[in-house]
Amino acid sequence: MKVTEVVLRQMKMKMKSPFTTSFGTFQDKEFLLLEARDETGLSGWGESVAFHSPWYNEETLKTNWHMLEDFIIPNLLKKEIEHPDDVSEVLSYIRKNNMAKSTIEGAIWDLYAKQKGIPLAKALGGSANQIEVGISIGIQNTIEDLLRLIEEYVNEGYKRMKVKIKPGWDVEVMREVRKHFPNIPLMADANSAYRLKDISLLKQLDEFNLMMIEQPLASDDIIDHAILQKEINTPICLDESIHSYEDARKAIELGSCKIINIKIGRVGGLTEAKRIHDLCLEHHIPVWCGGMLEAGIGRAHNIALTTLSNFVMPGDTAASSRYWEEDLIDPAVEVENGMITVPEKPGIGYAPNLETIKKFTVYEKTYS
Ligand SMILES: O=C(O)CCC(=O)c1ccccc1C(=O)O
Ligand SMILES: [Mg+2]
Repeated sequence: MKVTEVVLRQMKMKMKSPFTTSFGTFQDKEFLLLEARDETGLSGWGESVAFHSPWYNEETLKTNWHMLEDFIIPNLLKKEIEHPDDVSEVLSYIRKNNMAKSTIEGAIWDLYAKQKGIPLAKALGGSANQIEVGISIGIQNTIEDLLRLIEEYVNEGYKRMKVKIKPGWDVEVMREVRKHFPNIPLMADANSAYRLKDISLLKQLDEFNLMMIEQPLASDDIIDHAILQKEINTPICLDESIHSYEDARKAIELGSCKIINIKIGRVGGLTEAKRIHDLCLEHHIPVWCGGMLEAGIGRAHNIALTTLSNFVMPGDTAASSRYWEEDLIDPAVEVENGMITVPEKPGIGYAPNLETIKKFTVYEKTYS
């Protein structure tokens, strides 16, 4: 296969409500979309999950644009590619910049599946027809606000509640949540807000029977997490620390975590995500698919990945309507009783809505 033309679009979409983590608040979502066209007129689509600011990792939508325009697109344009698995090999001389690489890799996977006439999920080797999803709830102004939201999402059927925590919004908050919802599948995500010196505070979370605590310590750490895991009963799930198969292998070997959150962009694409999935399966480490407040294209990729067999815990891929008044795909991603039905159409299985995409495009450029 060959990509003959690429369109890069810078998007800006207003979120229905702000989303706050330990590192900052999202009001608008600014991100890149990449459309990879072949000579027959088919298009594959990818979404960059890099944010406007480098607060989750070091990438931003502008570093992604730079890497794509100056290195990645020139490397892949008009190049004969046997299989999407080869894309990461072609790009392997570029260090890091995983989200930039993943943007085009995802588009090429979608294009490949469309050329074959099969769903992306099938192309990846997935078999689930439906996937279970949970929801991630940002830091709120008051505990009452949080309890109200949880109630709402429990009633909507989401299979797992993830509560963002940070110093000053942690043990008391989780205690109240547990008190009001004694039986819900519940977890906390710290986005690297703590250090080993906070071990006694983190131990207190053991009381609340959490499914896991996500990324409590530094975003580049697997050593201190291994120390912490020996001291607490709550399973640690790594997010920010895992950028590759090698990172996952080392974290598993060290005992830094018992669960891994796989985000396609963070690990450089679907091929690497699949490799990490397979490694975790071998080592009896359950995985789930993380979210980056994606619009429809990114959400569709997450759904396809989640059909692989070791995605045994509900992920963060909530309904489009939880984030957007209007999403970029037809139909929008819908969740019923905490389940998403995996589309059966070729590729990502949701049609990019070119009119809506145009409406939210700030700037675009074509490479051919
Ligand atoms: O709803 C989603 O897409 C997941 C939200 C979420 O938890 C998150 C949002 C932005 C940055 C990092 C994270 C995270 O998983 O750590
Ligand atoms: Mg996280």
